[in-house]
Amino acid sequence: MTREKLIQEIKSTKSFLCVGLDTDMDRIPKHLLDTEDPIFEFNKAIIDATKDHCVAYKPNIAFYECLGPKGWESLKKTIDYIPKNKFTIADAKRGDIGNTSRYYAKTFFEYMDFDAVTIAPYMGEDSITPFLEYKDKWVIVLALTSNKGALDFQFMTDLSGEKLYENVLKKTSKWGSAEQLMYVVGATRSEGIQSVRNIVPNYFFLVPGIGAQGGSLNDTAQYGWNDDCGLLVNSSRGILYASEGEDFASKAQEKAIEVQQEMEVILKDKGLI
Ligand SMILES: O=C(O)c1cc(=O)[nH]c(=O)n1[C@@H]1O[C@H](COP(=O)(O)O)[C@@H](O)[C@H]1O
Repeated sequence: MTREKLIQEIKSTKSFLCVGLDTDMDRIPKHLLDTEDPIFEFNKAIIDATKDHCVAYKPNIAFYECLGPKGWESLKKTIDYIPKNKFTIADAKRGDIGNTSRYYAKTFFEYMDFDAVTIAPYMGEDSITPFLEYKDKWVIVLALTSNKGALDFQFMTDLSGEKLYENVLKKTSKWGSAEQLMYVVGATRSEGIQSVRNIVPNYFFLVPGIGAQGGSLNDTAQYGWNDDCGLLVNSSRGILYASEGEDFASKAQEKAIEVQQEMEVILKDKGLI
């Protein structure tokens, strides 16, 4: 999907919500466990319930890989089921020597046909460029993450006082344009979102951390906004497990609508719609 189409979709859905499909066998409702493919049945119901209120879906690959071949099958069925006007992100956090990255790219962009894949930048340029060779696809680089461990490396400073995540932003933005590259910035780091926005004004951010991790949507919008919205805000557990009973899909829908309505207010305030 092009950047232009993504922005159009944000305007028409009045939402910049990404629903995270972190589909956990231990948390999906019991009545689905007797079906042929419980993970897919769950995802299908969630997608049907949320598709009018979000612009993107982000399956986290860990929840599928751990189930072996059956998990991959559920993932493939899920990606094929998501409507084509939705932006799809394989949250795989890959990145390896160039020769290997080529095959990661092939997996997520050819076999699975995702629009984007999340990448850990630690191994440098050749770990990212094989993904960028797919001109209609996106790379989402981890910049400033939402977790506690973000403090271990990302804030380290070099001799000039520059933080590691700032360095990552400056370097990687030379490798890919804002038409093909985005950054992960955690909603739990509102003070950092502004500094990321200052370094890469035009790029989209994938912002996880609202809902279960306690990040603020309003702070995210305040610090991360750009002229095109520039934000995809993810919520996984906060939507998926709003109820663990038979009403899980309608409760997930209520949660998605709640977030979408807050986003609509922001989009109107900022004058995008
Ligand atoms: O790359 C990510 O999506 C990601 C980066 C980050 O900094 N923090 C983070 O939580 N995530 C992912 O975003 C999702 C957050 O899920 P919830 O906390 O349940 O909304 C999970 O799939 C995480 O792996």
